[in-house]
Amino acid sequence: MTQDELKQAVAREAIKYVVDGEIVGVGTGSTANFFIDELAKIKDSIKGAVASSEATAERLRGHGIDVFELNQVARMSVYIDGADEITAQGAMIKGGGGALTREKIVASVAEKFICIADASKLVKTLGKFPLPVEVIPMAQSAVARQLMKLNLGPDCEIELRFKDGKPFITDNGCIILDIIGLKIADPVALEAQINQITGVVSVGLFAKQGANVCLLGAPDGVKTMNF
Ligand SMILES: O=C[C@H](O)[C@H](O)[C@H](O)COP(=O)(O)O
Repeated sequence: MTQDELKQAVAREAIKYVVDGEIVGVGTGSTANFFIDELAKIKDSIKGAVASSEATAERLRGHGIDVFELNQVARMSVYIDGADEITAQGAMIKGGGGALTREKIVASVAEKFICIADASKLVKTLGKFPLPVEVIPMAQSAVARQLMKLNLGPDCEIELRFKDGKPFITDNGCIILDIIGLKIADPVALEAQINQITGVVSVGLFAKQGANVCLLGAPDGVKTMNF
């Protein structure tokens, strides 16, 4: 099976976690897009969705699914989203598409985070994928200096994320510093350390609040991991 077929399989499986008549929290990225396309098939059975990015909101609306602002919603049963990396404990690196902050916010309101991923995302230790840190633009240099002081390891480098030759700007008007070369032994501790740096909006470590379930797409079928 191709990686897209694996993503499609987990997206279909995730539909089982959608609660009739409710508002669904929806993630961002290619796997989440497959989920949105599956959600569209049952759109008459849900009230609508809360999107974790402008791109996701646009795709939802394109399918005729009502999109609610998070401020209009007091609770959600599930938030369904992909990951760049996930461990056997449910800790994740997210933000490869730049949506980490709104993803973390929407996920924090949901009762369950259902991660949908192809098997290539399952790792023993987080860090092979660059760790995104969303930063207020005027704090870029100050935050980079503070990150270097964390002694993140000999192979670590910090890169400003670019897109189409210009600094990537998030939906929140911020920049992203990617930390490459990490081996994250304690994701919860590192998430807390980076969150405390003045100028940091959020970090793409979902460890203190990781996934509750991971639907992992593999050639021999979808595996369900409960955390
Ligand atoms: O910012 C993007 C999100 O964190 C995505 O969930 C993550 O990057 C995984 O994306 P994909 O499903 O395209 O691999």
